[in-house]
Amino acid sequence: MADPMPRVKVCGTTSVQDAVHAAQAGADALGFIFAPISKRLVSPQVARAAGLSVGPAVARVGVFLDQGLDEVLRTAELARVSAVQLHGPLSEAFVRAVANFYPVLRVLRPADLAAGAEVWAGVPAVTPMLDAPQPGGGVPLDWESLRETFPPGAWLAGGLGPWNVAGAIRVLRPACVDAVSQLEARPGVKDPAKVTAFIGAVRATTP
Ligand SMILES: O=C(O)c1ccccc1N[C@@H]1O[C@H](COP(=O)(O)O)[C@@H](O)[C@H]1O
Repeated sequence: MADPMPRVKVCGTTSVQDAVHAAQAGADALGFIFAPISKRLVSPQVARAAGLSVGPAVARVGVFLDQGLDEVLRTAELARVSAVQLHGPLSEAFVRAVANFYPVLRVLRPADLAAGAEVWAGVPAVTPMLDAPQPGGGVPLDWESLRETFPPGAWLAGGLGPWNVAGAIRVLRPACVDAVSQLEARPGVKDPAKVTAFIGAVRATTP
């Protein structure tokens, strides 16, 4: 059977306006970054307003980097996200604790796969996502080198944009593609034409 079309996550959303445009362009998920170091940091209140403005068909993902359990759960609740994305060197116990409350995207790097990290096969509440070593850095991965180790059903991020996403889909067949840097006019502000082009490029690609 043919692979289904990958879904699309537009990450780093910081306003109602950008959320509404991404949803109208066909995004399946929006990402809201709550890591204090991020240039796309958004408050839970703005994330909640943006997420509620797009209706129930669009997933709302809260993104965290090496933050404590209380902070993750409290922020996720305030922002009314529907899933949580976890970056950083976290224990399996921590990931499972968050997964008791929200579907989790557990971010792995190529080095984690090479080292035999847990890829959460058979754990429905946790989906692996592959990203570059520097999250939000806009640097693409070497997809060819990951053909053998990319987990089935995983999501893919790392330097994706309208110009290269078709290649990534054809090589790795991810369940969802996710982008930030290549879709911005400046950090934290989307370029609507790039968002539209990104989603269009995904829809035009046969896996
Ligand atoms: O973008 C950020 O600033 C960020 C900060 C902390 C954790 C994650 C962050 N972004 C994530 O990076 C990937 C893809 O980024 P890019 O397309 O390579 O720029 C995506 O999963 C974001 O959620």
